[in-house]
Amino acid sequence: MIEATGLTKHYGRTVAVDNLSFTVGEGRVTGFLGPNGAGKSTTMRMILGLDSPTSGDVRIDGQHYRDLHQPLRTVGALLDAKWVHPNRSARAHLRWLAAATKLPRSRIDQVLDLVGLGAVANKNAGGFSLGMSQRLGIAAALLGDPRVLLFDEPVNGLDPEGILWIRKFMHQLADEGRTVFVSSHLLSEMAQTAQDLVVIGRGKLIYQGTVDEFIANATESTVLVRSPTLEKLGEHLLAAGAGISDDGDALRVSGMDSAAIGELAATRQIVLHELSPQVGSLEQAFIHLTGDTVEYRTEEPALGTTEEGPTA
Ligand SMILES: Nc1ncnc2c1ncn2[C@@H]1O[C@H](COP(=O)(O)OP(=O)(O)OP(=O)(O)O)[C@@H](O)[C@H]1O
Repeated sequence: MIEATGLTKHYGRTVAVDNLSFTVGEGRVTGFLGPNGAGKSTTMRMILGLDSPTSGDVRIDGQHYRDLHQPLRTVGALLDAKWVHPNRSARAHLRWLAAATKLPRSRIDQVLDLVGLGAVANKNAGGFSLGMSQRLGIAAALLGDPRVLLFDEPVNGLDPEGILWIRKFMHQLADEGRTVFVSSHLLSEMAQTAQDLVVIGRGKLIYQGTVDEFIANATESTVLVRSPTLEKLGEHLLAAGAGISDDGDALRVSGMDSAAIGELAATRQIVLHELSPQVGSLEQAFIHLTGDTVEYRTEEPALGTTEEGPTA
């Protein structure tokens, strides 16, 4: 379990993380979502003791990272997949890491097999594709068989096969009862990978809860209906108190679920060609909730001005 309480980080005048409190539970994949610059990496670095908070606190299984006796046995992390000596083989990289962190060598072949790198264990990691490097990074994170795992943007730049593999692997880790915390700005990916979400914008917490609730709260659920007698159906729906809007050759209905619409159509003997609930996407939900917190727009100063004022 990861618990952040009032976590705050200032870099000079930049408030990277702003009074952030959240909990990441065991046995679930929790997505850490926010636009570029929202403060995800800074938060992850503070969890791992690589950066110290300006104020507030973050604990892993009740302890600060710095107080963990053998940190890699408690928490594993993939922050930068390319952090490997290019002339070292995958096995040699893990051997070096195991020796440096006093973890048993016997675990090396186990983790290489777990991530599917057994066959290329003696090849130089410098020649690895991004997908293979990610796998090696995950193998390193798993070396200490930790209960808590952190992944920073693990699917960035991966092909669909690599993305699918990471997604399944994370589910497997969570099913084993581990805490899996994974950051991403890829909203559609998180919708398929995570069960829970911690959503931040400009360093502040925007949402913590399930993916399903996030979408349901932030977007209006509608039902798309097609019928050869659309006008007649529309009149009955309005009379029954539903909201309708024209969607080309279909109607978008709000305020009534698909069961009620189907029943209404049946009692009026109206033929339906389509009746499909439209669940809002994470993208819609995110934009709706973070509309004014998005920081990734380029903000260029007006010509001839600086922060201090007009230039000479
Ligand atoms: N070492 C640093 N010194 C100064 N400012 C920093 C430093 N690290 C991060 N920041 C600033 O803190 C804010 C949050 O950055 P951070 O990298 O944590 O965001 P992020 O959500 O991980 O973004 P991305 O998805 O782009 O990696 C940004 O405004 C960034 O410029």
